[in-house]
Amino acid sequence: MAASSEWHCEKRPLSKNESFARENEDVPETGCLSIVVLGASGDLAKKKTFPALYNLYRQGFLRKNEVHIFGYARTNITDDELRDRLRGYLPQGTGDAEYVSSFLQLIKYVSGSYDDPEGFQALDNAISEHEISKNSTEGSSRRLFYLALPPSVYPQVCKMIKNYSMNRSDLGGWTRIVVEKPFGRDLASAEELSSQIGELFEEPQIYRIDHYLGKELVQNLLVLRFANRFFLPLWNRDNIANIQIVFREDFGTEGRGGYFDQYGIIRDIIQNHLLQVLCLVAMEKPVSLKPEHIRDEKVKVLQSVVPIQDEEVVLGQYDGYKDDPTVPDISNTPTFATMILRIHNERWEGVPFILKAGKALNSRKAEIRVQFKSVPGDIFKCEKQGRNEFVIRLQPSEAMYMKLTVKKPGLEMSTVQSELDLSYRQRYQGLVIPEAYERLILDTIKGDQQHFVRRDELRAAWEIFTPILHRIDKGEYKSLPYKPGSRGPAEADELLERAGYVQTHGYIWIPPTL
Ligand SMILES: NC(=O)C1=CN([C@@H]2O[C@H](COP(=O)(O)OP(=O)(O)OC[C@H]3O[C@@H](n4cnc5c(N)ncnc54)[C@H](OP(=O)(O)O)[C@@H]3O)[C@@H](O)[C@H]2O)C=CC1
Ligand SMILES: O=C1O[C@H](COP(=O)(O)O)[C@@H](O)[C@H](O)[C@H]1O
Repeated sequence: MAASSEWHCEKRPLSKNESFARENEDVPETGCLSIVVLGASGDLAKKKTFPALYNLYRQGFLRKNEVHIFGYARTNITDDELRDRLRGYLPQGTGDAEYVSSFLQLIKYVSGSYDDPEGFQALDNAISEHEISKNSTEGSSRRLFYLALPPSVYPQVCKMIKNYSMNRSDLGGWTRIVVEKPFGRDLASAEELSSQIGELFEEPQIYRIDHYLGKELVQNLLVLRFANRFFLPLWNRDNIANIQIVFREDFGTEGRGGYFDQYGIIRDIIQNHLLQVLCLVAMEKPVSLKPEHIRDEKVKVLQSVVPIQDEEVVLGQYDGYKDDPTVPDISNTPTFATMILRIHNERWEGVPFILKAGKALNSRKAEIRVQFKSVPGDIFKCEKQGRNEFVIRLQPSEAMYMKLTVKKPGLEMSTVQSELDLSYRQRYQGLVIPEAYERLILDTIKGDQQHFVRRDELRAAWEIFTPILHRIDKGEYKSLPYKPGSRGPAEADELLERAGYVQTHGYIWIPPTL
């Protein structure tokens, strides 16, 4: 084979024909763009929102002559103090310094409370000033409000935006709001929140963000499934034995114990991130790539999930979780859960979808593991070696690999487990994979809701988990203790086995190094 550079991804912009973007994406909007980060003093804002905005700026998606960024929060700080706080979270690489400085100059800070008209009027004045300074005509002003805030203040903030800070143009500009998870604690609270916000904004203005939908390999799922003939005939109950969707973190709640204890791992990870991934793995082919067609199919999958069975749930809490002073001593909040979802439809009847999420485990990893059924008529007597698996590694080190049985190289006729491996870092050398938030914020600017959660989707998601969450809240389920740095409670592995997962012994996929 020729030099490995032949395999490198050629870096060049996509032409219009190569991009399968939807029709309206071809006409980029222009005009004044004001991005307002509410809760600008907070954790998410500094770690994710502003760095994502910086990356978009650095790549030319936010243009200096059009965009202005506003931070809003109660904390009394100046523009420069906010800029100084953010600087440390922005890239420090070669060539970044100049961009970082000019990016920070685009940021203005407005201080005010979340229920006070005065603050939002001041914000409106600041935005209008910017719009005038950019000579924006009335019809070309775009206002994006990113709520990096606790959900408890969403209704009042939305009311303030609606009353005092909206784009007042009826000639074409827009106002959009981005809301973070957790969107509610259960079905009733989520519905109430949806109604409150729904009275103020139309659904096309509301972007319920789930950052897992912005991850590269999550975005690849529909392409993989529906653009490859390989998978079409195999992706069903006839061939697939079980599917795992796994999230592991090798650290605990780390200073977020107060927040986490009110929610727990099911509300924090499973009800949103893992369930969104499940939708993309299990849904039928949409009529087209239009956001509503895709979201229609996701809703159908969610509505086909049957009630979760008691014996198909294992909860855990890591030892030491309650040492956090913000966590009550009697907390039973799960920091780990394995639960099986079953989809009652023609494609998936009988196939367990095993959702597993845990904090303070032995590794940091998120993956989808599709295990195929054993081959009937095992003439090679290789069944015990393991089953075919197709694994999609979402993070770290994005990859997908197909675990398969091959002849062991050599004179002997025996079999061995191996893999077909597409490791992104190796295959697409030098290509920087965008951060999930970067991609999703860009979508909000373009007005593309494909990767955002629609109201009926959210309702269907809460319908699945609310009964069990209420029972956990009442203490009817016990969280089993597990050691930090372990695989979680042993009972979770037993459940996996009962669900029909066959572990391959003696085989470990090792990500290739360059
Ligand atoms: N942090 C993360 O990694 C992630 C966070 N999220 C979600 O993003 C949102 C923001 O998260 P995060 O930044 O961590 O939250 P923070 O606790 O850091 O809160 C953000 C800001 O909101 C204000 N605030 C905090 N508590 C209250 C309150 N009770 N009433 C009014 N204002 C308050 C504070 O600003 P000030 O006092 O200056 O007004 C604070 O700086 C949440 O919905 C969270 O669930 C989602 C995914 C990951
Ligand atoms: O939403 C959340 O996600 C993070 C994990 O995000 P990742 O992109 O690093 O996988 C998690 O730590 C946090 O508890 C949760 O609120």
